[in-house]
Amino acid sequence: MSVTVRVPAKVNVGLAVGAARADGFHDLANVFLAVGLYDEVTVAAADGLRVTCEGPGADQVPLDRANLAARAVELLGARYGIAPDVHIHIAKDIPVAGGMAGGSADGAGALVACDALWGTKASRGELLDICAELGSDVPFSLVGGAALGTGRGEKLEPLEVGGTFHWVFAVADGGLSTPAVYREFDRLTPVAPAPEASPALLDALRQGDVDALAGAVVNDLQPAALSLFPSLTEALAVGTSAGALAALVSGSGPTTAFLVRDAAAAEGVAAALLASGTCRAARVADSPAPGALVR
Ligand SMILES: C[C@@](CO)(OP(=O)(O)O)[C@H](O)COP(=O)(O)OP(=O)(O)OC[C@H]1O[C@@H](n2ccc(N)nc2=O)[C@H](O)[C@@H]1O
Ligand SMILES: Nc1ncnc2c1ncn2[C@@H]1O[C@H](COP(=O)(O)OP(=O)(O)O)[C@@H](O)[C@H]1O
Repeated sequence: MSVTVRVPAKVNVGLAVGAARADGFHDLANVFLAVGLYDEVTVAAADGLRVTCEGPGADQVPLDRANLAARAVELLGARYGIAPDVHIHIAKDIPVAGGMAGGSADGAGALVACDALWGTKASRGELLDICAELGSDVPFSLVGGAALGTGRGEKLEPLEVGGTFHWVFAVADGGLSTPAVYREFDRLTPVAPAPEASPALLDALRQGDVDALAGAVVNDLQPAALSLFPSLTEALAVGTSAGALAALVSGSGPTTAFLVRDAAAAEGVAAALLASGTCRAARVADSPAPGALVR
């Protein structure tokens, strides 16, 4: 018997970053939006814990206990006294190390998949606790939709979204390390005010108003990502010239995200980005998308 779970990527439509805390993390007001690019995580009983991965960037995904999916299975097993003898297979479609929370998606997916495989029936609260232990973004991968993440991003409050938003994602050649981008943020921002989600942004999401959302998106990590990966500036300019309503770095990058009016506009922006040679791939996706779901 095997269980497969599909889990979405995310874009941060509002990422307000405060000063570094004593534990090294930063307090955030992180407005997450799940987008329809998915990894699929399949688990099946095996002789020991094993991870395999296929798809774009699979060669950069760790197959040992550093993989967030393997760690998720170990944490659930430890809680219920079950040996984590499971083969985890990840079919990757979320860009690796791209600021779209692919590793977090696989952690949340493996957790939901093993809960179903083992019949542990963990409560939503228990699953969210394990997710928070795995990483700041993992709880959001579980719930999907849209949410405001506070604390280090793990404390979630669901947000209402009044329509469908269309996106293009330009996948850069290479990755960025999340800790390195936060370090660069600290260097560039000697005094960071307490982070707050903008009321205009939350209202734009609630109304499903793409023009208002385009005017309200904000990513405090963008200057740091551009400082470490300057060529992203060109991709942002190409997408804007091709008609994107807003262009921003996705989370810690280096994927860039382009908000567009509709599916036809998405095709035009994607074609312009590809033709410009400023990205390795251009992906079109809608939001919001559901969280981790057994297929
Ligand atoms: C920046 C964001 C935006 O959603 O995601 P990505 O764009 O990388 O996907 C997140 O804050 C990334 O969350 P996640 O990737 O889960 O981070 P974690 O594993 O918890 O932490 C990795 C490292 O990032 C830094 N970190 C993370 C979260 C946070 N609130 N403050 C931090 O300073 C710390 O250096 C930490 O050691
Ligand atoms: N299942 C996984 N998929 C991708 N990367 C993973 C996974 N588990 C651990 N990692 C590690 O996490 C790093 C960040 O990857 P990822 O989550 O894709 O990007 P980001 O944090 O930028 O959203 C990778 O470079 C890799 O070393």
